[in-house]
Amino acid sequence: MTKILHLKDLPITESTVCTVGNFDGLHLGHKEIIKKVKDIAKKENLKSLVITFHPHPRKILNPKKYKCSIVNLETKIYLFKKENIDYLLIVEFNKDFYQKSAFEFLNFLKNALKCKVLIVGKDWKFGFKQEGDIQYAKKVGSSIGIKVIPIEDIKSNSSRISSSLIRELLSKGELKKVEKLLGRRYFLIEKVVKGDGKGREIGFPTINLKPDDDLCLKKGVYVGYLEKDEKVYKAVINYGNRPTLDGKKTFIEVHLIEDKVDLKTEEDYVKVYFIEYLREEKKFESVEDLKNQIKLDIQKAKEVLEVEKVV
Ligand SMILES: Cc1cc2nc3c(=O)[nH]c(=O)nc-3n(C[C@H](O)[C@H](O)[C@H](O)COP(=O)(O)O)c2cc1C
Ligand SMILES: Nc1ncnc2c1ncn2[C@@H]1O[C@H](COP(=O)(O)OP(=O)(O)O)[C@@H](O)[C@H]1O
Repeated sequence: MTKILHLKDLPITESTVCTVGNFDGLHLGHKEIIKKVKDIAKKENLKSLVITFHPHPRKILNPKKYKCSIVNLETKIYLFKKENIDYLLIVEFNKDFYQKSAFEFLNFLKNALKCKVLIVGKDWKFGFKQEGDIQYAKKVGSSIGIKVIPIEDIKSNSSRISSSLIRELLSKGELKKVEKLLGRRYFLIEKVVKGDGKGREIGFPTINLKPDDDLCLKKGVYVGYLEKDEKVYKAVINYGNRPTLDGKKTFIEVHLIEDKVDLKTEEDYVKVYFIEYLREEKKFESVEDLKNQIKLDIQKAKEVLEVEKVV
């Protein structure tokens, strides 16, 4: 069971193997780090702990350089719970925290998190203005009782797997390539919200989800699946603002092709898999034209999902 911690819950009492990062998307490079953390924790009889930031520090500290996120917080927590680490510390934006010098940061790991072993990628930078690097972490670490273990780059087709590459691919709708770097299908965990019921009027009822406004995912129509309570349903998905119906807000709308599922708005969470990008969202001349297009989308989705199973 992964316990979620916030800064207010510190210090913790048990000694840990720890790692630090944004871990946006939890890609194959990240997973290698997490695996190492868990392996060493088991061997040394320590707890495994991940420190992650939400929102991405760049979003607040350097918004011009911040682009978008691969997953929302709910999905990130879900992914870490599946990894079954002992503790996930979520650091929400906090000016004091981000102003810690590299030295103070290492002392924070030691004192508040009882970190004995620190696992990070060899390019890891940390502390105010990213002043600390691996060499510095090793030097200071050894003097305060933290063993620092750097991990070599994890690559795919000879280039380093990175969140920024995945962000770029997602924003182009290139899901096959994204899947290869994530080592899984791309999905989001989202809360069910209320739509305005027009879907029912046009004959294609939709489950509405309100995504964060900084998702990298390309807007448009997708083939996918919806999962709820371990059941999987075939779906067509529209991620956009419904220009034909003068929609203003952006939703992820999921239309189930063959089944219905009972969901409570503002309460239930669902898992939505995005399998293949079909087309851009369009402003149609009439609702009739939109309906005809959705029928074609469904036809296409059935063909795709015959071949593309959920895992
Ligand atoms: C597969 C699919 C494709 C869609 N494509 C478009 C589109 O291209 N343009 C558009 O304006 N709306 C599109 N929609 C959105 C519908 O207009 C939307 O489902 C309807 O407005 C329902 O709104 P409501 O959930 O607010 O009731 C699409 C919906 C689905 C399920
Ligand atoms: N492909 C990779 N191989 C090895 N380590 C990686 C890889 N990608 C990220 N890491 C490491 O994972 C940790 C978390 O990275 P993160 O802060 O999310 O950065 P990034 O945006 O580069 O993925 C860092 O220690 C980073 O060095």
